[in-house]
Amino acid sequence: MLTLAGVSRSFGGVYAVRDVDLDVADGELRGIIGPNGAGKSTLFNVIGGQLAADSGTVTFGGTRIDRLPPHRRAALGIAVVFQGARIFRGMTALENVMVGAHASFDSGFLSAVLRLPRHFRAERAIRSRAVECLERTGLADWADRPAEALPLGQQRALQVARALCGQPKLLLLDEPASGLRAAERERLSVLIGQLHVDGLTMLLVEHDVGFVMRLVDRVTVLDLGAVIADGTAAEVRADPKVVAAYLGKTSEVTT
Ligand SMILES: Nc1ncnc2c1ncn2[C@@H]1O[C@H](COP(=O)(O)OP(=O)(O)OP(=O)(O)O)[C@@H](O)[C@H]1O
Repeated sequence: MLTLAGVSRSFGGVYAVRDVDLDVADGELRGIIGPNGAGKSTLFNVIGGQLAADSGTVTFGGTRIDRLPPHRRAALGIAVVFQGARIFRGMTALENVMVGAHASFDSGFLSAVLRLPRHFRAERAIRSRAVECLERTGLADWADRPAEALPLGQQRALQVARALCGQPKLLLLDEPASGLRAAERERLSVLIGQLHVDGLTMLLVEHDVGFVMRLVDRVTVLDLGAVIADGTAAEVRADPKVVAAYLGKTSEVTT
C-alpha cells in the first residue's frame, strides 16, 4: 500500500533521513523506532507531506505522492495524528471529530453559505459518522464536553477519532503514547490493536520501544537517518546493530 524508495531528506547538509526504503502492506501495523534524532519524525512528515523529500519516491496505492501537498495526500486516504495533543479548544469533542470528516465531503462553500438542503444532508451525515468514530474510540460519553476538558489519554483518542472520521486507508501515528500514564498507554494500545484487527493499515512512530514491540507486525529501526533493521519484534530485538544503536542512548531497546 505504501512504498518508499531511496528517500532522503537533509537539513543544512546533514541527513535526517538517508536512502530509506520501506514497504507497508495492506492491513499491516508497522512500527518505526530508533534512538533520539534517528529521523523518525522527519520520515513521518515526508510521508504525510509536511516535509518534502530531497530525493526518492513515495508511492501510495500505486500513485506517486511525494510531490503532493498534505491535503491532496489526505484526500487520497492518508490521515495523520501528530505528536502532542492537537485539539481544537473551544469546541466539543464531537465537533473536533466532525472537523476530520469535512475533507472527504464535498458539500461546497456556496451551498454552505446559502444553506442548501445538500449542505444540511452532508452535515447530518458528518455528525453521524463522527458519533460512530467517538464510539469506536471509547469516547461516546465525552461527545458534548469541551475537548480541552478531556484527560490527556482521551485527547489522544480524540485525535485518532478525528483521523478516522475522514475514513482513511492509512493512519500515521507520531508518538501517540508520549506523556501518557501507564493506564492511558494501555487503553491506547488496546485501541490501536482493535483498529489493526479491523484491518486499518497503520504506521506507528514511537519512542516507547516496548509499546511498539507488543503491538506491531513488523518493526523498522532507524539510526542516523538510515534503516538499520527491519523485521518482527523478536528479530529486531536480537539484532546486534539495533542493540548497538541503543546502547548509551536514553531509550532502551529492552523496555
Ligand atoms: N527542521 C529541522 N531543522 C534542522 N534539523 C532538523 C529539523 N528536523 C529534524 N532535524 C534534525 O534531523 C535529525 C532527525 O530528527 P528527527 O526529529 O526526525 O528524529 P527523531 O527520531 O524523530 O528524534 P526524537 O526521537 O528525538 O523525536 C536530527 O539530527 C535533528 O536535529
